[in-house]
Amino acid sequence: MINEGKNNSILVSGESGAGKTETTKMLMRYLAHLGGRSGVEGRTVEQQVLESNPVLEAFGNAKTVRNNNSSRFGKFVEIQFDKTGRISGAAIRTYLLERSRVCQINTPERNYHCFYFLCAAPPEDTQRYKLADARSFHYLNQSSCIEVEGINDAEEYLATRRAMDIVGINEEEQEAIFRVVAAVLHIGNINFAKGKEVDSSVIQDDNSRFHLNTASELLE
Ligand SMILES: Nc1ncnc2c1ncn2[C@@H]1O[C@H](COP(=O)(O)OP(=O)(O)OP(=O)(O)O)[C@@H](O)[C@H]1O
Repeated sequence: MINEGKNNSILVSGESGAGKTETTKMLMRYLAHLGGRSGVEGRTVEQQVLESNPVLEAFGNAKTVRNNNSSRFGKFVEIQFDKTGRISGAAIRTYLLERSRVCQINTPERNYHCFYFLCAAPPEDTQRYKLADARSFHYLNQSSCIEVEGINDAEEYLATRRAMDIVGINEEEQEAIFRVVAAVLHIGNINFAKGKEVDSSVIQDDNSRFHLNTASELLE
């Protein structure tokens, strides 16, 4: 690339479970190593490039029949180098997240990792978002698969928070993001019953009202 002075592209394709995500991470690690500044501490561009992976995986990956960590979106990663070959910047564009997974899943698949991570967060966080065990949420308990071998949801929650820090998502923004994640879980537990008037509906019970109120508080 330096010799020819031209941009280079690498296309990683293959069926689900082929190894695209892992290969892409290796490629990014290699390029970050080549273009990184040795001995530099703190939030360097190359660290941010690498730490973007856990963030994207938390919100865009899920367990499927074929792959315990299946990316449910496409991505275009651009790494910019200066004339000397050092990384000067990066940008990631994502495509077509499988949105239907949020509302509907089947055994043995899971919803997006972030929901389980948040339910396994330290008590001060779960209390703040009024969350309980993942099994109590409709969007998660439609599938009997709650835990995945090799994924520790509690540890991954902390790792995701750390990665978000490094990538540059500040505490306030993280809070806003996880409030939305929690609100989605509460919305999934709101049930409706037939109302008195024609074609009308009412909140089914106190439990549904609790989830409705909590979701609206979280989204305020
Ligand atoms: N180079 C590798 N060495 C060891 N195991 C690997 C390697 N590449 C992939 N795997 C294994 O295969 C699994 C699936 O890989 P990966 O998530 O990269 O697939 P993918 O092609 O991105 O799938 P999807 O399209 O579902 O996201 C990994 O979780 C890992 O267990």
